[in-house]
This record gives sequence, structure tokens and C-alpha cells, in this order.
Amino acid sequence: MLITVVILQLFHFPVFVEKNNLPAICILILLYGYACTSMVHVLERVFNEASLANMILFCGNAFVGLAGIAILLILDIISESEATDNARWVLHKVLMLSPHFTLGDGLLEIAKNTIQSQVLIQFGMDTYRDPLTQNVVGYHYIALFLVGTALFLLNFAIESDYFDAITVRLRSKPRGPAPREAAGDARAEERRVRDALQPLRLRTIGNINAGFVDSEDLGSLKKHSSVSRGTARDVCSTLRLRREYGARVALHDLSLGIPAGQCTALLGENGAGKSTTFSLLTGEIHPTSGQIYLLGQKVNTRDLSQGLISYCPQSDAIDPFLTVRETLVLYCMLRGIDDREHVIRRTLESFELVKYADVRAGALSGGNKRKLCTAIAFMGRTPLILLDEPTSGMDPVSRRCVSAAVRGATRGGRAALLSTHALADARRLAARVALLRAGRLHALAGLDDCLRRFGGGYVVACVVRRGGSRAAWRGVLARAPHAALRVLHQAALHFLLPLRATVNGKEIETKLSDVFRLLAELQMSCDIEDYTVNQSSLDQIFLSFNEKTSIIDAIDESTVTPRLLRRNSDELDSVTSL
Ligand SMILES: Nc1ncnc2c1ncn2[C@@H]1O[C@H](COP(=O)(O)OP(=O)(O)OP(=O)(O)O)[C@@H](O)[C@H]1O
Repeated sequence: MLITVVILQLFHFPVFVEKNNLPAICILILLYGYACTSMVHVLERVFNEASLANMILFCGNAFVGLAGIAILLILDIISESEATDNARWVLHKVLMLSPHFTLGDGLLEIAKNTIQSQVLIQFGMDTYRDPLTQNVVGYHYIALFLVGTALFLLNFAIESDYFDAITVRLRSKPRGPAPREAAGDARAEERRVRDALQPLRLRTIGNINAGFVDSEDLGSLKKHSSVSRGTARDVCSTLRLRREYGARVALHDLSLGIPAGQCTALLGENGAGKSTTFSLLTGEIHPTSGQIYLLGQKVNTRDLSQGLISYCPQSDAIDPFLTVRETLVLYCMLRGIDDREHVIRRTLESFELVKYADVRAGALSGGNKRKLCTAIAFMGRTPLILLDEPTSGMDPVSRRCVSAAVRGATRGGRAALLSTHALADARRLAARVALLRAGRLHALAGLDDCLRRFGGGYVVACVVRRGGSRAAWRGVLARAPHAALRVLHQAALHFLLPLRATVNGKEIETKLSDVFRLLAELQMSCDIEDYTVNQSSLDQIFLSFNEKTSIIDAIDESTVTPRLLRRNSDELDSVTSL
């Protein structure tokens, strides 16, 4: 609006700055903004996609507005009978449902009124009607206000899930059977989640607002969490949760349970759908289809924000103008924590933030901001803690604080969902690892299982006499065709021997003794000077999992490029043995 006023003044559109026209136009634009905002929010709720909603609003409305004005002008010109006049009147009122049309038509009315008066004043007639006090754009104001209010109420009703059934049907598209990739873990987890969906009697964990201090009696909670890991009840679960952004599917029918007393790690490359999962679980965005269950009850997006979930988002959600202590006080107030002093002191100590207590959050280093954000998620005793890459940018000491907090929370029976690229964190904390790829759950298993199934095996690093590495690799392939090349340099050969592999349709298992036998044979026939054998780590699994094709398939001696070698060498640098 301000911009419009400045433009009108700058370019001095005489018609619009005449007398009371400017304030009248400002009111018109204000009401237009109100109607458009309400409309775009409704479209966003219905189509579940902000950019599509904006496109429909602006393109659709602009088309209706321009076409409407053009049709009315034509009807004006050809107007001969009363019937045409009536049709024009009705059409005019119907078109007023479009804010763009109403704005354009209102501006035309104001311009017409002013130009007419400027012409007639030459003949001594003052026909100027004040648009603020006389009915020049009165109908336009009313139309914009009514459309805006109706859409605002509709938006409110959709937000309150009064139209849940209808909007879910509008959003969902017919889909074929579950993809082949969904077999195995994903299907098994879906079955487990369905079976486990009997309401938990536990509604809250003690007093969820009491903070995480030790004084709280966690007896009842521990009873729930003391069940063995495999059978722990899910605090939260998703059933075929799906989120689409236009044609792009960010999350494909995710069925995942987050059991009490455990940390579940969500791993995946960039864009795999981790943050989307968090946004869905916190009610920040609506699912395209699928359900979320919290403590055994089916919940909607509104229920998700009722205080049962703590969330550390990927980007720091803190007010830069508040000090660390003030930030914690604010969150204590929001959570309704009574014993504030005690909880804040414990939080500052646990996350080693005592010396920054009176520093403005905006002046903290990146890692300390992250710590503050994570600390907030551990205040209160919510049954579910969601941590989206909490340790990114943290030093090892700070990572330890976060690990301790997660362990403390899960020991107390709370459930944690942790998304991380720091695989060491996942290895330290997670009982189960969910591997996401391109929005699909590809694997869900304990660490040992992942080791066994995804690239788990033995990493062999050989020092070869200069120039002998290719011959050594040929020797490895002749004896172990299932070996996967990692590094091939003049004097270095690194390869992975998977624990299990299928060679010529035969399932083979590699034992440590087989590895040493192979290396002994290689030492006899090739120029291997020295070697080390490590069991592959979670990092290795992650890399193997993300590889589109096995390197062994893609590589032949002549196609080994320096880039590929460098890449594999870098990958190996991150491998730490278990
Ligand atoms: N608002 C949006 N509009 C369109 N596409 C989106 C939007 N938000 C996410 N996406 C898409 O959804 C997919 C999953 O994104 P998401 O942010 O969940 O990935 P991620 O696993 O959290 O990645 P990272 O590790 O980089 O944080 C990506 O392909 C992304 O481009």
C-alpha cells in the first residue's frame, strides 16, 4: 500500500491524488490485501502448497479481473436493452467476488468520477462525489470486506480441521500399490505400527511441565520404558504419511513408530525427507495423506501443538535480542514450568551455558546458539523429543552434552527422534536407525543389522609396492568377486569385503578368517607390503547405502578416473572402525 502511495505521488497521477481520492484508494488497497491474504491462505490449506496457492490467486484473479472489466466495458458499449443492463449489473456483482476485479473496478470508478467532474467543472457543474463520504466505491469496500471475512472464517474452520475429511480427499491422489522398495523393513514396520496402535493409558509423563530435573518421580514412566527394546510401545507413530509439493513427493507413505525409552535416528542424504518428517510431526505442515498417532491416539495438526512434543528445529528458533537466561525464562513461561530457577540453572549447567547466561542470544557463536536451541527442547517433560540435526556446528564437548541429555531423556522413558548427518551421534545414541532415501524408508533396523545388510563388512587397506596396485586388485577380484573397490592409487589399494553377498546366485558369507586367508594368498602372489583390516562402521554403511551402483559394477581398470579415486579416498577418510 505504501509503495502504491509513493508511486502515485512520484508519478503524480493527477486523477488519483485529487481531493479525497488518495485516502479512499488506500482503504481500497487495505481491504484488497485483507481479502487476498485470506484467499491465499484458504488456497494453501486446500492445495497444501504455498507456491501453487499464490499462482492460482494471482494468475486466476488477474485473469478474472481483466476479463471481467473487458466484458463489462463491451456490455457498456453495446448496451441497448434493459436485459443487457440487468445482465451487466448481475455480472458486475458476481465479479466482485474476485478481489482483483473489485480493486480494478474501484480504481476505475474513482478515476471516472474525477475525470467526469474535471470535464463538467468547465461548464460550471460540480459533480465531484467524495469517495469517502459518498457512494463511489462503497460496494467495493463492502464486497472486499465480506469476501475477506468469509475466507478468513473458512480458513479458521479448515485450520480447526472441521473439513478434514474433505481436504484430505482433495489432497490425495489415487496411487498404485506400494512400491517394491517398500518391501522388507518398511512393510514390517507398517505392520508393527498397526499392531501397536492400541491407546496407551499414559497420557502425560508425570508433570510434563516440571522440567527435566531429577527430583521428578519417573516411576510410572520407567514401567513403560522398561519393556525390552523391540517391544517398547510407540509414543508417536506415523501410518503411510505422505507429503507432496506439487508434483514432487517429499515423503512417500512413511510408516514409522518412535518407541518410548529409545532414540530413533533418521538418516539420509540431503533432501531425503528428514525435515519434512519433522515438520509433519510438529504440525507445521499438513500431510497430503496418512495419519499421525500420538500416545496411541490419532491426532490432527492442532493436537500436535498441545505441548506433548519438544522440538529442536534445524534452524535456530531463538530471539536474538533476549539473553540466554531470558530465552529460557520465556520457554519456562510458555511451558508453564513452576520451578523456573531450578530448571534454568540445571539447563545452563547441563549444556555448559552458564558463562553465557547473560549474553544476548544473537551474539552467541553458531555452536552455542545450537546448544541453546537444543537445551530448550529438553526443558519440560514431554513424552516425545524431536531433534533435527541438533549437533550441527557443535564442538565435541558440546556434542557430549547433547548425547548426555538424549540418554537421560530416553532413560527416563521419553522417546527421541534424531535426525543427523553426524553418524557418530547416531551410533552413540540410536537403538534403531531409519534410513531414508528420496523420501522413502529404505531400511529400519538396529545398528548391527545395518552393519550386516548395508555394506557391513571388512575394510581392507593394503600398502602395495609402487605400480603394483592394479595387479593386486585383479588378484583380489579373482579370489573375491564380491569385493568393492574403495581406493586405487599407485601404492595403495583399499577395498571392502561385504559380510554377505550373492555371487553367481550363491549366497556367500565372509568370515574374518577368510579375509586373512585371502590376504595371505595375495601377499604370496602380489606386491602387497603391508595391510590393515577394520570392521566397517556406520559411516561406511551410509556411504554404501547412498551409492547408486556398486563401485565394483561401475569400475573397470581402464575407467578408473582420478576423480573417482579421489572421491573414494575422501569417503574412506571418514571411516572409523567400530
Ligand atoms: N517448501 C517446499 N517446496 C517444495 N519442495 C520442498 C519444500 N520443502 C522441502 N521440499 C523438497 O522436499 C524434499 C525433502 O526435503 P527435506 O528438507 O525434508 O530434506 P532433508 O532430508 O531434511 O534434507 P537436509 O539434510 O538437507 O536437511 C526435497 O526434495 C526438497 O526439495
